[in-house]
Amino acid sequence: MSQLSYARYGKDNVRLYKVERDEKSGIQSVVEQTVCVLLEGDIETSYTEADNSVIVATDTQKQTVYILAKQNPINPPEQFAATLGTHFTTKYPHIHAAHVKIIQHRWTRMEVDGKPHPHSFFRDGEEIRVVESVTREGKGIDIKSKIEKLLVLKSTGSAFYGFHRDEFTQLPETWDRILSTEVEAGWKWNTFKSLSEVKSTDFNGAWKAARDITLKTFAIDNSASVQNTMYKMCDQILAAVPTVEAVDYSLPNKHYFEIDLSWHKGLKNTGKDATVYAPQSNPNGLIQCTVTRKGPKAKL
Ligand SMILES: O=c1[nH]c(=O)c2[nH]c(=O)[nH]c2[nH]1
Repeated sequence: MSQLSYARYGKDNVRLYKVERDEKSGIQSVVEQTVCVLLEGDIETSYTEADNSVIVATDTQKQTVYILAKQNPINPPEQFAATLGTHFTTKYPHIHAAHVKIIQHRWTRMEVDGKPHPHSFFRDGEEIRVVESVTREGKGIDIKSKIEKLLVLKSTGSAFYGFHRDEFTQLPETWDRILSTEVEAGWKWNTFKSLSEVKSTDFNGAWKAARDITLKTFAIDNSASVQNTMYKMCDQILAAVPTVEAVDYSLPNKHYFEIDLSWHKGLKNTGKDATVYAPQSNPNGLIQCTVTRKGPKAKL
């Protein structure tokens, strides 16, 4: 009558904190993550026949996250995700794939009297670093690294004109507008054959390069559109990190509307005179793209 078509299960929202103490210098470093593990394999009978013998309990999965965090580096998060995925797919013969997602939260070292403080940190914004990995038995490790929730704004240096016009079009062209977005950027790595290949990859360097490219391009590009600016970001990340096969961005266009105040004593607040704007919560534009290396033409 019915059949199980797909199943995976695991523990989500495993919160993790690890400190490294350098006894000599007294400098401590901290990492905080939220981990999700989901396992796939020969687990069908647990759903269809109440056979719990095939279930590696989600509590066991959580304990494993803590134990492997104690025994291995958790930074870079890509490496820890692959360490976890490799563990689950090798330890349990009936588990054939492990999906591990890690959100790394920001703890930025404080500066006190102009000097980096040895053990105090602050949350400098809601930006997060995200890793989505799938380890498949005998098939290697797929990893996507991401920047999310990075809020940026430029008060000039952005235009939008020359777009298609018809009887549905009301938007005026503009040669100078505010541009603001919350960056979601991802870069998908070539499939890794093994954990040791993962361990020899500079994920932190790639993350820094992608973040620097995103911020610098946003700032200095004389933007013709969100579409064009984000393509320039993708192109540079592909050039900077040779073992990345695809880069994608998802950028909301967070609109700031001019307010006509001429009704009040002829106040000038439009065009070149605009200084007070109304930030909009919704609706917002949403512009997305994926860019890969040149090859057979991608289907759009
Ligand atoms: O950069 C932009 N891209 C669009 O597709 C678009 N559409 C719109 O109304 N404003 C903008 N801005």
